[in-house]
Amino acid sequence: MADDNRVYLFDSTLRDGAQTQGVDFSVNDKLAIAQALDRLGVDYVEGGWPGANPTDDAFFGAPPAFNRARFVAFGMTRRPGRSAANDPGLNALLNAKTPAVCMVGKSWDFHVDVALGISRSENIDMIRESVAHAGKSVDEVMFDAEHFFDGYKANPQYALDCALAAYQAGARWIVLCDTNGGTLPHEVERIVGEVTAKIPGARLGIHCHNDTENAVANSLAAVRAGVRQIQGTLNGLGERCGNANLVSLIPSLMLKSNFKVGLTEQDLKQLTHVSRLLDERLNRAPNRSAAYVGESAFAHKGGLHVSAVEKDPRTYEHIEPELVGNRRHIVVSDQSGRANILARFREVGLDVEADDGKVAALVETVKLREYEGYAYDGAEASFELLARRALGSVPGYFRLARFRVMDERRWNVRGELVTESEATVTIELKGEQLMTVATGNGPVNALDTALRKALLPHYPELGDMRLVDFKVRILTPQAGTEAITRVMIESADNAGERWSTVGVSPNIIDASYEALNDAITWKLLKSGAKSAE
Ligand SMILES: CC(=O)SCCNC(=O)CCNC(=O)[C@H](O)C(C)(C)COP(=O)(O)OP(=O)(O)OC[C@H]1O[C@@H](n2cnc3c(N)ncnc32)[C@H](O)[C@@H]1OP(=O)(O)O
Ligand SMILES: CC(=O)C(=O)O
Repeated sequence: MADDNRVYLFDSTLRDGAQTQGVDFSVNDKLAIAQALDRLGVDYVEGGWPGANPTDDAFFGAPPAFNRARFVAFGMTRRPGRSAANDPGLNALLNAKTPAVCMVGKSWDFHVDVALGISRSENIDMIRESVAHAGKSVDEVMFDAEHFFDGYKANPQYALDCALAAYQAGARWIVLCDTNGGTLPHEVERIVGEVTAKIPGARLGIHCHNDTENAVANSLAAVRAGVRQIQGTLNGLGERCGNANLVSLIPSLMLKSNFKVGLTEQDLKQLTHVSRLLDERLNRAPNRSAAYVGESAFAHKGGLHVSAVEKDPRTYEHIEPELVGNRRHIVVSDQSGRANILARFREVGLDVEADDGKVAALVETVKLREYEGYAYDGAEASFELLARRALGSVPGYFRLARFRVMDERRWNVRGELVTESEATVTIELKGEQLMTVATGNGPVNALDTALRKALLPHYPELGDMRLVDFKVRILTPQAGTEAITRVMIESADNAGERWSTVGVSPNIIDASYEALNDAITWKLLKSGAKSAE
């Protein structure tokens, strides 16, 4: 017997997610994301729109092999004035030969009048005939009732007639879409409740957009009112403000409701990884404050918080971070007390007694340096080095004797503007002075290149390290061009490690050097490099 509490998860990252401004998936991206979704345990993976573009054609031409999910192709109902059998768009959809298709059709009379410019009865014929035609060759046909909530508010009977036409033509799921994303949770709950009563027997789904930041809340409200399929995307990608974020919905359903989904507890532990895999594919920095999976989702900063979390994490955590594959962070800043410092020591494997005088001294140092402009909150690697140096446990890998950076802005003989930087770095290693010179597209790039050129022969561990983010903040804007600057650098390596460092100086190049130096030192420390000194 079917389980009334089972909610089916339909991922639209590769279709609605591809409609996000700035997102452009390659076929390989689609393949990697689809496979990750299958491993995660979602029920349906919508791959895109066959016939819409060469990427989707290629993807559907060599579809991914799934172990758990059903592969879905998306398309729209036949065009007006054609038969379903002779509609090229519908043929492209069905020729993808996926086990399931999801077909969008209008359900708001205003859209039928304005966007399609056809009679309302013709729209209903288009829905009925397209669904029935698809049902002849496809195992599972779903109908996305576009603008259902706006349509229902304007003309409930017409919106219902559209949904009913799809249901009677054999659609396995009728998905109610909040296409413009303007509906609020109490409206969704009321309308879904009414539709459930008016089309008894229909299996209803929900597809919400996030234009009022309510897509997740709306999806949960719809489930409470009777829907059993949720369409959403990883990290909330999607047209305009995005779709309902499955990464938030999945743990909310699994850990905080009586509804069941297709994932096991073990699958749920992949959630943070899958969310970050998508960001990696899109070359985006992960959203630190993302619910459940963000770096800050279990980061504790305030001294009062940390002191309580150290006693029992439930004091300031709504779930255990490990349930979703995330982890706890204890942040050190000027909001810290001794508990923060001690917790960070433990996290990085430093064994220090609570009453060790170095702990109180380090709290003071951190507060003073934060006052000067350092921000250890976002630069955990620099904090770790500061702490280890206070305990005298960082090897001296090299010593900078001096550097000089020159910038040039000129017009070449062809009249083109050329900007170039050149850095000369002298370091001391094994009692010798080594000088290297490098050019770069900017002063920091030139400095970074020259420094690595000098160090790489002695420390091959630096070979896979790269700078992935560089942020400059003016701390004393009233000082104009004499202002103090703070530079934050994020680095990464091929093992997937990311670490952040900070430098502060009235000279932006000097601040950058300080952050670079910490980044390199941290990498050497973590790689277990032997000091060449
Ligand atoms: C709510 C949603 O997010 S639905 C998904 C939206 N996603 C996309 O649009 C991405 C992929 N789309 C595309 O690549 C293209 O729009 C295509 C290939 C589908 C169609 O391209 P074109 O044939 O050039 O049409 P175009 O995009 O300009 O306009 C859409 C046409 O479909 C019609 N149409 C819109 N919805 C429907 C529908 N449910 N059923 C039938 N026809 C529809 C429109 O009236 C318009 O017709 P017109 O050209 O006669 O005015
Ligand atoms: C189908 C769809 O993407 C929408 O209505 O928003």
